Amino acid sequence: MIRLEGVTKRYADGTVAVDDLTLEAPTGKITVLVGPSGCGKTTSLRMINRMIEPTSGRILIDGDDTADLPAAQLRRGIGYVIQHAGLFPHRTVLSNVMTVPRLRGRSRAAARDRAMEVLELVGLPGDYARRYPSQLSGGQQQRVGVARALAGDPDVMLMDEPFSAVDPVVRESLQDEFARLQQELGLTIVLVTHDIDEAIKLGHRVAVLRVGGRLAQFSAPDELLAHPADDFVADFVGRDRGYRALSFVSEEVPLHHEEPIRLGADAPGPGTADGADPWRLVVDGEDHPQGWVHLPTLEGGPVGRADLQLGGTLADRGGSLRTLLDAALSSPSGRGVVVHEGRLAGTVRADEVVSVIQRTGRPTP
Ligand SMILES: Nc1ncnc2c1ncn2[C@@H]1O[C@H](COP(=O)(O)OP(=O)(O)OP(=O)(O)O)[C@@H](O)[C@H]1O
Repeated sequence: MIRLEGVTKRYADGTVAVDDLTLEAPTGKITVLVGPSGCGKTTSLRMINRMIEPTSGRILIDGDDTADLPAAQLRRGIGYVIQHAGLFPHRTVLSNVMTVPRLRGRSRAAARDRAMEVLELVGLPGDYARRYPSQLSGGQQQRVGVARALAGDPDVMLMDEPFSAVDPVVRESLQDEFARLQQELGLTIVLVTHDIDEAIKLGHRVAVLRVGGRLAQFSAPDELLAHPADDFVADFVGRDRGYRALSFVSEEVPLHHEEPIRLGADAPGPGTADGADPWRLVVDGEDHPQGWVHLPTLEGGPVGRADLQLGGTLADRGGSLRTLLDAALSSPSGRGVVVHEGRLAGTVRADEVVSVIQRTGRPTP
């Protein structure tokens, strides 16, 4: 656990960047520092590995005061990942990643093995190792940055805006992979971002800072959405927080059994639609949903991909109410498709999800 106790940083020109900050970042979890530009996020992060020395207060890692350790020794146990990855441009990916285990005293061979292992772990196997950073996409460079930090087997990782330099689609998938990796490896992470959605998605605990480096709220993300401490936090968290809070609520919602049509099977005529409902779900040979067909507009013959209407998101059985509601709202038929291990489990309607929300009375924005 990392504990900041009444930590203040006053720069030489008198700027108070962080003001009496107290918080605990639990072991094996992601703690996010979030807030507007200039609120002291980076300063707080860098005080943990003593790239910046606090003016007053203490920082403890697993009970040990970091001020009592030589800074170089402290940093060897702490991985550090920054925006744009901060790779050495004239060294290959492999050489970049090997620097950290080499600094920790591993032999060349052991450092190389470890580097290859972590590159694999972040999804950059084999050939990437020989490339130079300029031969990689922004997202791949960020992965190398994460691999380099992991290669030192750190107890703690500090990450400063690690995903903000990549485009939104790549960012989403990097975040997902990173969340999985963190859980798998049980890493203790402090992550800085100005993006509240990223904070809510990745953080087990989220510290919202206000300009002047004061802590506005320190909570689990669902609590932050449901009970913002004041107007500043409510504003910062955003207007659709009630809807976003549904991400944290999983409730049993009864599923309807759908009789799907198999891709390639003959389309039933319009008259055979169930009641007045013109929509039928199409699955492949293994029950993976493929899309919807609108019976009245089918021309007969086998149902092909060209007949499909896509556009609905899939929800996992047992997933959050937000994913179920989104599946229902985004489906052309009004029925959200629910899957279990990728196979059709049933469908759900938006009004049914909403009644569950009303019945359970959660969340309370
Ligand atoms: N070396 C320095 N000397 C004086 N003031 C500084 C110094 N470094 C940072 N500051 C000031 O301290 C405050 C906090 O800066 P910091 O970089 O920690 O904020 P931040 O929340 O990370 O900002 P951003 O999101 O814009 O990166 C700012 O007002 C900044 O101008």
